[in-house]
Amino acid sequence: MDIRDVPEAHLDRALDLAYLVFHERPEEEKRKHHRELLMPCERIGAYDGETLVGFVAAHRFTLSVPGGDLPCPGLTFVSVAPTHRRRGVLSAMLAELYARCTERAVPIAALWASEDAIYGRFGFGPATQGASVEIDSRRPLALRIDPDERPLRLIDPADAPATVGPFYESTRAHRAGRIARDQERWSGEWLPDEDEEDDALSPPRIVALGDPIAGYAVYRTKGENEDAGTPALVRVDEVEAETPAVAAALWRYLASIDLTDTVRAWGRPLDDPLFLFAADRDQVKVTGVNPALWVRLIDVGAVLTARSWAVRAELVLEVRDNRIPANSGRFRLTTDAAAGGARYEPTVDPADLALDVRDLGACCLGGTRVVDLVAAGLVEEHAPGSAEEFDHALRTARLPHTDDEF
Ligand SMILES: CC(=O)SCCNC(=O)CCNC(=O)[C@H](O)C(C)(C)COP(=O)(O)OP(=O)(O)OC[C@H]1O[C@@H](n2cnc3c(N)ncnc32)[C@H](O)[C@@H]1OP(=O)(O)O
Repeated sequence: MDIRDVPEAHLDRALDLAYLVFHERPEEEKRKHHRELLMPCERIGAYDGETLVGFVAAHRFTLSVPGGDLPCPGLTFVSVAPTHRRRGVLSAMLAELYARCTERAVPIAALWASEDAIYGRFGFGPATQGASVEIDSRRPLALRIDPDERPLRLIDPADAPATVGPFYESTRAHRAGRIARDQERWSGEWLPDEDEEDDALSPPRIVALGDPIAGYAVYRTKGENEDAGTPALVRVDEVEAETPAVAAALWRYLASIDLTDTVRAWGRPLDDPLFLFAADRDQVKVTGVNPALWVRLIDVGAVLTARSWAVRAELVLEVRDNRIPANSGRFRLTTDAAAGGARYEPTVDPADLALDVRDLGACCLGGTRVVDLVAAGLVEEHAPGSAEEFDHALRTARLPHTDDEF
């Protein structure tokens, strides 16, 4: 098997392979869109002779981490031909990707997993989570706080990058796990006219409050389908607000759209203020919690020294990484909340905590508690209290969160 770049001339082969493994038969328009999407991506292929049998694409993203941003390949279109599965093709392509990242000092990678079982073994851990929410909107949304009463206005999706774009970017400073969106990402991926999964949904709508913008929501609607037994729906893709009152005004609006009776949001942060200011939790229900962004620390030290920390801590971590040996070993992590950085140096001192790199990936943005991993038997705590000490340092005011599925 030859692992090498997939040139532009082979893009159609890569798409054919992806459609084969994802059981899709897209129309020409969608294929054209996918081709354009893959063009600027890094593309790694596995060739058996001249036949493309494996493919991985990586967006060139910028990911928010506590206190800053990191360059981050966003893996997508991961495909191995059914004739070549379970022979190490994906393993070889990811090894190539890790080697390239190491060479370019890119310390972190991320993806959304099609199946939970695939990526842990490659060192990925779920670093952000999303809650699915359903609101019964046949009656007014019951709230414990007063909504902001300033007028709401609809925004043309074509204007979103210029209008709500800067507001979204500002949220990345207090929500780790968010991807910077350029014009192309807004229009091509976040607000396409037709929804990728449900063509019965309306085009995207954007409602905003305040000038300058103090919050906005992105949603789509669809009428009741009596045959299928599906309700008249408002499907919410994003709600961002600078105050609880603005958030309350946006949710009240979403739950009051005529000719709809259910609001569904699919990837809300687990600390969404809605869950607390909703007065009736029989009306606002969390229907599921799922892993969202999976993170892979390619250079553990580079990520831990790049992020900011809540408090000072000093811990010896024993890290296991069977794919990237440079990450393995015992390291002293000294975080410095005041100066905003950390030191991460090899040591021979005994470990306070021993953990797999996948679990460090799950914790690194502050979205998974180390004490919970200890309680689950996944992290060994050799020095009592060290998991709690690590959690205090990792903590962020708001939980990490990712809306952008890719
Ligand atoms: C970010 C995204 O794009 S997510 C989309 C992922 N792609 C898909 O789901 C499409 C359909 N599936 C496929 O194309 C392939 O089966 C892939 C890409 C998931 C796996 O590719 P393969 O080349 O078979 O993986 P590879 O042989 O390197 O497997 C390495 C290990 O992972 C395990 N593994 C691979 N896929 C799975 C899976 N779906 N479930 C559980 N274990 C898996 C293998 O058993 C193997 O285990 P081992 O190391 O203990 O022997």
